[in-house]
Amino acid sequence: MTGVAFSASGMRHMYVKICGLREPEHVEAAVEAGADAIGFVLTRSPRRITPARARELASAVPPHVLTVAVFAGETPDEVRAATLEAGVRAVQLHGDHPHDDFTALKDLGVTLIRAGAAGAEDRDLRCGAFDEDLLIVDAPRPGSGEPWDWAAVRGRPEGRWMLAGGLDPSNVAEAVAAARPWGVDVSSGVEVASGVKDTALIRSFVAAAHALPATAPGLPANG
Ligand SMILES: O=C(O)c1ccccc1N[C@@H]1O[C@H](COP(=O)(O)O)[C@@H](O)[C@H]1O
Repeated sequence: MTGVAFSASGMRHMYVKICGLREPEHVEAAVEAGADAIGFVLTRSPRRITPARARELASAVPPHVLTVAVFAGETPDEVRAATLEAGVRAVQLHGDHPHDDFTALKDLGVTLIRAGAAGAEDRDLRCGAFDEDLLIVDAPRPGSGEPWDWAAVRGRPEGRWMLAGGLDPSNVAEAVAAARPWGVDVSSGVEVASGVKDTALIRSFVAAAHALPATAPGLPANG
C-alpha cells in the first residue's frame, strides 16, 4: 500500500470512513462527497447486510475508495469466506481478536483493520502491533452512537488510527481536536434512525472532516 489521501485542492486531508451502508444511494452519496473508505457490516447489527449485498454495493465503488467488511468475533475462516464473497478490499475486526487472527488473514491480501475500545492503559494502541494496516479506537459499544471521552486517548495511539464512536457532523471538529487522530469513522452520526443513513448527513460529515487538518500521512484506497 502506497500513496496519500488528498483533497480536491491537493492538500492532505483527514481520512474519512463512512460505515454501515446498506443502500446504493448512500454509497453513491459517500463516494460523491469524497469519503476515503466505506464500510459494510457483516456481523450482528441493525446494519447487517449479507456478503452478496455487500458485493452488489461494492461493485459501484470506484477503486480510489476503500471498501471494508466489518466483523466482530467471527473466526478467521468465517471472515475469509465472507470477505471473498463480498469482494471487498479491507477487513475490520472488532473486539478482542488475538494477533493470530490477523496473521491468519494476511494472505487474503486485503487491508487489515484492528478495531476496539481504548480500554485499559495496557491495551496495545500501536497501529501494526497485530500486523494490521490500520487501527480504529472506538467507544465501548461499537455502532452505538454514544460519544465517549475522546481526549482520554490523546497521545496514546500510534500510527494510522481512526477515531470512532459517537461522531457526527456537528462534533467531529471537537473530537478531532481532543484526540488528534489520523482519521475518523462514523456510522450512527450520519443516520436518521438506527441503521437508516441520510445523504445530507453523510455529505455534511465528510465536508466537516475534510475541512480539518490531517495529522499524519494518508492511506491509499483500493490500489
Ligand atoms: O455499526 C455497527 O452496527 C457495528 C457493529 C459491530 C461492530 C462494529 C460496528 N460499527 C463500527 O462502530 C463504529 C461507529 O460507531 P458510531 O455508530 O458512529 O458510534 C465504526 O467503527 C463502525 O465500523
